[in-house]
Amino acid sequence: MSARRVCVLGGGAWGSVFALICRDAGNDVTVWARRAEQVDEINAGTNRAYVGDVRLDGIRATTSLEDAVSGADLVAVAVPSGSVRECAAAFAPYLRMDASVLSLVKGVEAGTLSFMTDVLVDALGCSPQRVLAVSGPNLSAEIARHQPTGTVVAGSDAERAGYVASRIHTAYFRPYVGSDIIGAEVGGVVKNIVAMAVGACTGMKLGVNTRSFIINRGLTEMARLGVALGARSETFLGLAGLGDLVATCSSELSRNFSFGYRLGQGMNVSEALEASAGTVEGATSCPHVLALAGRLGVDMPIAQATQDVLDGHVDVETAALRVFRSPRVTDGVDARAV
Ligand SMILES: NC(=O)c1ccc[n+]([C@@H]2O[C@H](COP(=O)([O-])OP(=O)(O)OC[C@H]3O[C@@H](n4cnc5c(N)ncnc54)[C@H](O)[C@@H]3O)[C@@H](O)[C@H]2O)c1
Ligand SMILES: O=P(O)(O)OC[C@H](O)CO
Repeated sequence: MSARRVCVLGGGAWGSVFALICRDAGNDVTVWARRAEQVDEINAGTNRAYVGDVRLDGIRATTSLEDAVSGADLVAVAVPSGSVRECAAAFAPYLRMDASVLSLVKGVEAGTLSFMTDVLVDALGCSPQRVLAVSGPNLSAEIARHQPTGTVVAGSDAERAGYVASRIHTAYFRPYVGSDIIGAEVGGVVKNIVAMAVGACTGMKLGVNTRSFIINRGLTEMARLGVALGARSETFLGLAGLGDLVATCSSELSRNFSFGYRLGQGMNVSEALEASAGTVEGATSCPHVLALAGRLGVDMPIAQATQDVLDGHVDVETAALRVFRSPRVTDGVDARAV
């Protein structure tokens, strides 16, 4: 058995491209996916629905969780957030005692309002030190073409996080080790919501000033929530905060930005979701983020305006006006960049 065996759970866009990174970093990689046709296609070297003509040679795929997970010392979870608990419960029996589990997922669980590393720890019944978050400006379509970027590998065990980073480092993918797991996760979740708002402004043909405003005030909302949850404010200036926020708010490759853009162009929520290729995590997580913010007394006017649109309560123009007309906070908090 290879000493460098990685299992990636989920054969979508990020699972496939993360598998490519791991292969290029010298690992023996197995992707687990549910559908036999998709597994057959990956074993033949492509996954056209998710990565177009990018070749996946050398990556093995299987529908068997036991086959995929049991020999791996790194297990990367890349299914949508709503499926993480179910997926973890299914692979738990096959997880090696020494394996590290990586959350590639940017979401909050409905009901528990837990971030994904906590969901994994809970569902796997394992030590929190074994579960790490990987998050950064990681638009999969760019990485698939070896356009360079970086990411944060955040874990409470620095030695383990450093080892994981060394296992996924390639010439085009540079990992940085961090210890602020909740900060990395809040960054990855809130940037999706801000990207929907920026996409909507772009779809409405609002200019760069407006988009910069939403990005900057969105960063403030991200940092406020993160700090209230125990994150360090400086995390939000790093790759998992500002880095990912800028990438996601700037690119039509982002599903969250594109979804918002369609809303800005006049589609309703169902039409915009229908037109989206792949998972739109921001739409799923926005109500959960607002529930957390409400519990903690954190003000998130951009997230609230976005949710008002998602709920069909207001149109995008009205929502945008609400952000600009919302009462100013005068206790000094708003004066800080983060
Ligand atoms: N695509 C990216 O650029 C990117 C980058 C970083 C992080 N992410 C995050 O990665 C996560 C996955 O996103 P994605 O882009 O791969 O989504 P995707 O929509 O491209 O693929 C998701 C895959 O998961 C499968 N799936 C859904 N439910 C499942 C279940 N219960 N069991 C097994 N498989 C299931 C789907 O069939 C699909 O193949 C999201 O949280 C996203 O925010 C994505
Ligand atoms: O396509 P999105 O909007 O899910 O964004 C993908 C990644 O999270 C960008 O880092």
